Amino acid sequence: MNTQPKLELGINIDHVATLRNARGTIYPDPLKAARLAEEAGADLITLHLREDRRHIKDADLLALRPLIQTRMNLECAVTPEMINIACKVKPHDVCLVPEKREEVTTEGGLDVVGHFDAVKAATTQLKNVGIRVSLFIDPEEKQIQAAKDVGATVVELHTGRYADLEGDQQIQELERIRKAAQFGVSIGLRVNAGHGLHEGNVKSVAAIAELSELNIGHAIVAEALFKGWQKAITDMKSLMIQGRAHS
Ligand SMILES: CC(=O)[C@@H](O)[C@H](O)COP(=O)(O)O
Ligand SMILES: NCC(=O)COP(=O)(O)O
Repeated sequence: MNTQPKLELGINIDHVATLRNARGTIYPDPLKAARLAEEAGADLITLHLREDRRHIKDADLLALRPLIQTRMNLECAVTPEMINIACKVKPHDVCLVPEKREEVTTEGGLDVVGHFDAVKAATTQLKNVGIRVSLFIDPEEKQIQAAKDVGATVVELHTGRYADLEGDQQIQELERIRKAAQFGVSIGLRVNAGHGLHEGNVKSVAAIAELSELNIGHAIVAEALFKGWQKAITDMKSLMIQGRAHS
């Protein structure tokens, strides 16, 4: 029997909103992006409501919630404001992420070990209203164990470091992600991954048999400029299938 999880593709629509916000226009519309992504085969839609609202806005989140036909994965910081919004909107999944105002993008994983009580309280609050909780963490055993201990059932391994490295160092980081995924699954967690993935680096990550979902945004928005939104999504899915076939 094949016990390998199916590999799902979460389309992150944040940077559709970034482009819209650059001019304060109503286009490109993140709602249209989500609808077309689902038509093209996205398994879920991911969006990050940042505290500074630099891309997705509260109104986007509210309008998207009833429109999404697959699953909504809301990324947000561990703050009372964000947890209260999440509990009101009730997405299928909430992925708790670290956030720094001045960062260009999410720089590292959530330090669950260092903020154990706060992450546990947020996880419990979200679970109490029926939301599945994921924690966006670095591929480290102690963080994965802490994720399990706070009651999360999902982790998303931060692949940003893998994406930034080259050569042997990238291979080593890939091995770190593989070992982390194996450990996560061995203690009963669903293990996802994402950040910085693109057409050139996705296949090796997709080949990690323990992964259930990859969340990809920025590179798909970039590819869409040249070949169209839906083609960028179907091409990414094909590469993931090719990568998984080599696991
Ligand atoms: C947590 C994460 O990885 C995503 O939120 C994604 O990177 C898009 O958001 P930013 O570009 O704002 O980091
Ligand atoms: N959690 C990672 C994500 O949603 C997408 O990250 P990126 O592809 O925009 O870097």
